Amino acid sequence: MGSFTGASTGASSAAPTGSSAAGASGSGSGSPAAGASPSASGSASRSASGRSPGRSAGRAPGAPGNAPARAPGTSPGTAPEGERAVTVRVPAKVNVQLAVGGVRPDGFHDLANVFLAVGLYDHVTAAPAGPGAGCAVTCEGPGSDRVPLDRGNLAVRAAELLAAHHGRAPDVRLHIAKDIPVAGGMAGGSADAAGALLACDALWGTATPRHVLLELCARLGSDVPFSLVGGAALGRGRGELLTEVPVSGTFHWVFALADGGLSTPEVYRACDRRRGAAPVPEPEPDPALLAALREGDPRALAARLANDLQPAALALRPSLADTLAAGRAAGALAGLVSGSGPTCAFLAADADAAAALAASLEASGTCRAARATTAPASGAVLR
Ligand SMILES: C[C@](O)(CO)[C@H](O)COP(=O)(O)OP(=O)(O)OC[C@H]1O[C@@H](n2ccc(N)nc2=O)[C@H](O)[C@@H]1O
Ligand SMILES: Nc1ncnc2c1ncn2[C@@H]1O[C@H](COP(=O)(O)OP(=O)(O)OP(=O)(O)O)[C@@H](O)[C@H]1O
Repeated sequence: MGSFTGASTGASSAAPTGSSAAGASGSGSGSPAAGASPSASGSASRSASGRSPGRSAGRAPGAPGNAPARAPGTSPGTAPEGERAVTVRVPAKVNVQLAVGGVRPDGFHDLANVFLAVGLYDHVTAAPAGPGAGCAVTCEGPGSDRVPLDRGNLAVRAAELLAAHHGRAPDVRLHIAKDIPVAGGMAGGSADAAGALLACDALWGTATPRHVLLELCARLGSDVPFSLVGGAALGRGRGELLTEVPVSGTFHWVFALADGGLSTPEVYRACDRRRGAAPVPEPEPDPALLAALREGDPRALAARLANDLQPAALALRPSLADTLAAGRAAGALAGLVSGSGPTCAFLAADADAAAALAASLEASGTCRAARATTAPASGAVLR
């Protein structure tokens, strides 16, 4: 297993329980510029003309900052000559093993978190904005009405954090084309944060070294480093300390998308409540699961899929039991709740089996939609 550098626990400023996880403090650009709209935004997109509630309970929006100072003689939103918009594609994830330890003093949980990037993608575009414009964001796609358009948006925090790191203004118009389900347990917000970091770094020409990008990712959230690197990786610590995991071949997955989302901190809290005072073993990666990935064996992987958050997610959303039962009845090798849910993930033997399984799940009425795709997928890439 190769190591990724940079993402260290010590670098973290993410907040465990309700306080701001923003690592962007000091950039002084809390107010998105009203009306800015990147060329990539479609007619259905929302723009940052108003404030909306921030990320779920565990990630309250950062305190609104002052509007950035405007250079004399410039108006916000006027793009400098010569800069071109940059688009980054970034994948969703499924946790094939999510072993959750006890609560740490900082409120997070130590994990043995085996991530697999899957072929559902968001696209994050960073377009130039004039001096003093600050960071504005627009969003289109399924569930985009539930995506905050202020500093509660992880992509905005990422742009501000990168700008602060380089001592420059965070002038940029971000646009998010969402396909990753919102609050679905597939790291959609984390993907957008990683995508925004990479896109702004290219737009601004800041040439940030990879290990520094990974440190910034870890400050934004536990899943964000993995969204940058993609592929397959073991996450230790709170999930941000990554080691590459070798994978052979292609795994075929079907994702059953649910109506609405589940709050990640609520699911962790429900997990703790269910455990009560019982001792919690140290989370350890499962050697048989790692071998199944290495050997590209879907049946062996199916036998080892495990998610310690699943009982809590099922308790919070009992209807997911019907979704899991429908997938298994329709021939899935195995199914589990993806991360904190409510998306359910099913492993299929091959592409044909995945297509048939997706059709059966849609017909079952136990999910909003079903999507067949493959893994591992690449991490964040410039388009
Ligand atoms: C469930 C997973 O998606 C599995 O990959 C992750 O563990 C969650 O990662 P994430 O959404 O990036 O989480 P963060 O933004 O870092 O934290 C959100 C909240 O989730 C809880 N949290 C998260 C990660 C972790 N190891 N322990 C936790 O208890 C905390 O309540 C925290 O306040
Ligand atoms: N760019 C973003 N896209 C989606 N949600 C965002 C974004 N930025 C902030 N949020 C907020 O974060 C909450 C969680 O959304 P997200 O899609 O990241 O959940 P998730 O996939 O379950 O996260 P994870 O799997 O990493 O725990 C949303 O309800 C929303 O309020």
